[in-house]
Amino acid sequence: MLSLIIITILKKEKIMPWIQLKLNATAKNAENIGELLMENGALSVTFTDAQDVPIFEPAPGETRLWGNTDITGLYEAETNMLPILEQLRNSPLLSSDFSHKIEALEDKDWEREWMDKFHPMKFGQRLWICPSWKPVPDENAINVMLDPGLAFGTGTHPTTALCLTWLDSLDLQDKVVIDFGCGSGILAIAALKLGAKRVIGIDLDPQAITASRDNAQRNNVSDQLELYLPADLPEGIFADVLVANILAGPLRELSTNIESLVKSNGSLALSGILEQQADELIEVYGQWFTMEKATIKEEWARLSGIKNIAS
Ligand SMILES: C[S@@+](CC[C@H](N)C(=O)[O-])C[C@H]1O[C@@H](n2cnc3c(N)ncnc32)[C@H](O)[C@@H]1O
Repeated sequence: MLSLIIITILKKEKIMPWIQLKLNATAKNAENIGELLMENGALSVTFTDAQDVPIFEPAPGETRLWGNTDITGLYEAETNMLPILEQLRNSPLLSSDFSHKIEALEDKDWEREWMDKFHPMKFGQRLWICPSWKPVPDENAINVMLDPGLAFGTGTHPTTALCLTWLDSLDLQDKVVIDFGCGSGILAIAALKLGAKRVIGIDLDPQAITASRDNAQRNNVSDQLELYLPADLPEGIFADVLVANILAGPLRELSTNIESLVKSNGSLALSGILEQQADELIEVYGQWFTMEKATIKEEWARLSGIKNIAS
């Protein structure tokens, strides 16, 4: 009898346990709005390409972060959404009549929902990215076992895929590699598994540092992976290979910093760049690197180049 009562209570509590708040964003404000949602109690925030279901159109000349971006904050059903909407309305990040949708979701473990959709994927000739909770398709391949946790980087985004394919195409044996904006650590760990002797992962998000550390352990490469917040990066680190999958804006701002971390004749790959932003970044990095033509996947570009030998 008692257990029946408990079951009833549990069932009652389980009705509509999640609320989803969905907004549209621009390249300028997306990350800051995501942070605002987290500060206001969101259990998770995801950015998705919303090309098929735009909530509002970009202003002329405005770029979207991931094409046309939806930002989705996930809340427990008991959360009072009114103060959160009020906060957003008062925020300079959004106009006061911003578009949004609030939906009640069915009862599922939404935070881990993507896990079912994440399958082993092959990049280039040798490299597989495998969810750490699923069996590997080929024991003899180079397998990176990954759980991205709350950080970006599963290999499903075209920019990550472009960087993984580039890393697979290089001879990384005994090389020093920097992964600028390491997220889940996917590129850093792939570089180690492809033969690099030392990799330095840098990210301004502490959750990315945690996810990268956990994934390095999963892959038995913790000893070779050093992880730093940008402010803590020691001086005197120079890379044979640097990969940075951030966004065009930070890549432009960080260009002198990134350039100074690459050895003469070292290799560079940049992604997180929309196709139409590629020429501008080729010009910026062309000051120090011999840049190749952009490689495009969907609407995203990867740029690569070799650092000129200082005269
Ligand atoms: C698009 S994700 C890439 C993650 C992973 N490297 C991949 O390729 O999938 C970009 C990462 O760069 C980090 N990031 C953005 N701006 C940064 C900056 N100025 N310095 C360091 N990390 C930055 C973000 O926190 C995020 O983890």
